[in-house]
Amino acid sequence: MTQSTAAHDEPTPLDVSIRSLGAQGDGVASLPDGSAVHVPYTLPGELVRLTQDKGGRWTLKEILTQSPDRVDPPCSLFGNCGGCTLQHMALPALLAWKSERVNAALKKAGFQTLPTAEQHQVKSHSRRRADLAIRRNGKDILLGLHARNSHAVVDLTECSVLHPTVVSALPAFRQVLRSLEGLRQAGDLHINLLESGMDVLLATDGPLSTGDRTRLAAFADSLSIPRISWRSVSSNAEPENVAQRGSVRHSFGSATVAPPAGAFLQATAESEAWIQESVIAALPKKLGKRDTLIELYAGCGTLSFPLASRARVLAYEGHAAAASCLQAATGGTRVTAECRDLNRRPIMGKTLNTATAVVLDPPHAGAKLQMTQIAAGKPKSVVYVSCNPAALAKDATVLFSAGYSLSSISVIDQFLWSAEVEAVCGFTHESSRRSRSGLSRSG
Ligand SMILES: C[S@@+](CC[C@H](N)C(=O)[O-])C[C@H]1O[C@@H](n2cnc3c(N)ncnc32)[C@H](O)[C@@H]1O
Repeated sequence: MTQSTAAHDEPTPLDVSIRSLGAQGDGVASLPDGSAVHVPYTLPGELVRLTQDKGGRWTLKEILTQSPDRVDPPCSLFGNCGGCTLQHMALPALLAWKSERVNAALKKAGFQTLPTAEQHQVKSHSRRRADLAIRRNGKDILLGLHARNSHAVVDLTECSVLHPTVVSALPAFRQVLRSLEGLRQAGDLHINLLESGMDVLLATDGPLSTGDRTRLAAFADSLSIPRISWRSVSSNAEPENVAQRGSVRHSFGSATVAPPAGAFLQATAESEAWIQESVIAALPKKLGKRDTLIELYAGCGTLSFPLASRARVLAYEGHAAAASCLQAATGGTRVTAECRDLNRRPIMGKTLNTATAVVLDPPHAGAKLQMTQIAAGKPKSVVYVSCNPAALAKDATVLFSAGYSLSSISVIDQFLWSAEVEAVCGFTHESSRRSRSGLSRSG
């Protein structure tokens, strides 16, 4: 680290080496006083020059020595749009960094010897789920993602992440949104690209007029959109259908489900398949008719129906509409589904103990209450699907303390060029396996 000289009235720049990437993907360096500084858009190993603004904040002025992992960002909106923070990093290096984050979380939990992780990375232009912000801007509509650390909306005139079907529809969306009386200043647009086509959930800051509903129905016809649903931005009520021109469907394993508006969907078709395969690969190899799998946080059945190819599945989901969707598709399958808020009423240890494996795919915050019950019940096998290394570290700590060993790791980079990472981790409890086989021998 060197302090360089500067012109007379310019702030004195500071040259620092980037030592790592932080959890948000920003470069991290040490300041002379030992404190850490986060420098967006830099990479480990780079020597960078910082200047201090009037508020005393260090910002990047110049990259003096570039990392060999630095590449030209593919999107012209990079740096403005808050969606991608790591387009300046080569994809193999990005995947290696994400794998290292998962490994670090598991080590923090106590597991020191880690199995080699399987690694997967989605392709660009493959994301089938979009959460976009809408703003009126004079006569124009801005439709896109928020700028970094800002409420300003960056108009998504191109995107290297989203599926082309979604990107190519955005100009038409802007046009219809411009015409809506119910859109005063701001709203949100959620698009799930399902097998039946784009499933659209619109939220606006005003009520839709009769004319709005007619315009949205005509828009759905013109783009062959099976369903457009609507809700107010300020309400938690279930969305209402404003245009339905066909059935909404999507298949998971051998089942076809009708997802509710705004349903959770894994980010890409490819990553969904890798998650399903990794979960199934992490199950005990031999499963028979008597084996039961308990699945927690099941959503609309992304994992439930593929899991049913191996054993009977008891699936629990807290969102009423998702649970109904799952229940409606269970006929003729080995899945039984129940709507249950697992934060208020976790599945208890003695029930979990009856399962050969517990599969859980909790939301971003993790599964604190459920983990306590898993540790109490000690099912032989636990398969944990994580979208947040910090929550994984906390939840896996409970498994480590309960005597589980770590048998498999799959890292899935399904949110390309962001700091997000998905992982499937298999855990096994040897002593519960021994006690069960002892029981069956004596019985
Ligand atoms: C990461 S998603 C996984 C869904 C599903 N496994 C999939 O792959 O599509 C997490 C799921 O947990 C559900 N969930 C969130 N909080 C919950 C709670 N307190 N009780 C039960 N389910 C909850 C959400 O509705 C969502 O379906």
